[in-house]
Amino acid sequence: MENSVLSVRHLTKAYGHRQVLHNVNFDCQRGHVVGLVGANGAGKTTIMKAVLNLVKFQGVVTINGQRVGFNHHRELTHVGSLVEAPGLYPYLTGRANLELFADATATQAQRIQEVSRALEIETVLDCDVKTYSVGLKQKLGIALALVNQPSLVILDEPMKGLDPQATKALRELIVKRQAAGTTFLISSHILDELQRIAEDLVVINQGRVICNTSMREVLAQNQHFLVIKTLQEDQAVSILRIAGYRVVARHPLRVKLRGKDVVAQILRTLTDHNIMIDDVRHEDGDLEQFFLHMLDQQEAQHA
Ligand SMILES: Nc1ncnc2c1ncn2[C@@H]1O[C@H](COP(=O)(O)OP(=O)(O)OP(=O)(O)O)[C@@H](O)[C@H]1O
Repeated sequence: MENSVLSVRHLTKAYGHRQVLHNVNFDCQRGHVVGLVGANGAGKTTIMKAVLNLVKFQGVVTINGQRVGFNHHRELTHVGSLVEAPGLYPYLTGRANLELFADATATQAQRIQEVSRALEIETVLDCDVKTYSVGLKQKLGIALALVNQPSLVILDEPMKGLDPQATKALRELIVKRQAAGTTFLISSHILDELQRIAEDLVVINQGRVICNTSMREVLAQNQHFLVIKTLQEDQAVSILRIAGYRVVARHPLRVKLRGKDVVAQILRTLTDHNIMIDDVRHEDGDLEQFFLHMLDQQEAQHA
């Protein structure tokens, strides 16, 4: 694709005799945040490692139109990444780790200050990394990925180990960099967080891309539910089912709202049968629901 910063074509990878990636194809458009989601062991980290040339693979990976491979890594100098545990020097300070990694240009000190301020690690920057907590090491790892202001950033589970304040700080930094044109490929199991920042979505299942879409599309497709709280759940379920409504769960009672369903009529159906309603709320589908639905569909197809 024309505006593609990262393009992955026919990516295949085997560990020994076990094939873990099967013909993976996707693109990351310039200035987009792309979410890579999949169950444990689906192949997300392996995809990232292949893009970064940390493992051998078959297929074609191009960054900014240039092929990346065993003998072609020039384009990787424009990529920042944090995949698995950050590689840090424990007996050096956070600042020294950043200085080792940051390009030695006139803006080095300014870039270090900007990224450490944004990730709120300024106050510990002159302490040895061996004294850092897990979350602090993670923040420093993210700072290393961002300090050279690369055009493509690859982050594997960046929110892992971060507290809510740090998660918010990271979100704000990603959004700011993205607005300035940086492209991100981010894997995460924290789907509500990914939903907030990602524009595009690649869903991986057992080493295959099962869905490549936009977040807008995901949320538009999502379903709407009415959640009803009552002490007479069993009775209410029967009444609603007899009346033709789609009850999808019992505890709490959830009714799927189809286009023709009117909330007032659902409630009247229950009150007409002397069901006491304690509470009612709307629930919209989200990325998590979409993801679980995709996996269910896959299981059903292979059953
Ligand atoms: N070095 C390795 N040797 C053998 N098998 C491996 C190796 N690394 C990963 N695998 C296998 O490859 C498959 C994909 O693993 P990968 O780490 O890419 O998944 P993931 O989607 O990142 O999972 P998670 O969400 O748990 O991090 C898994 O079945 C895993 O066991």
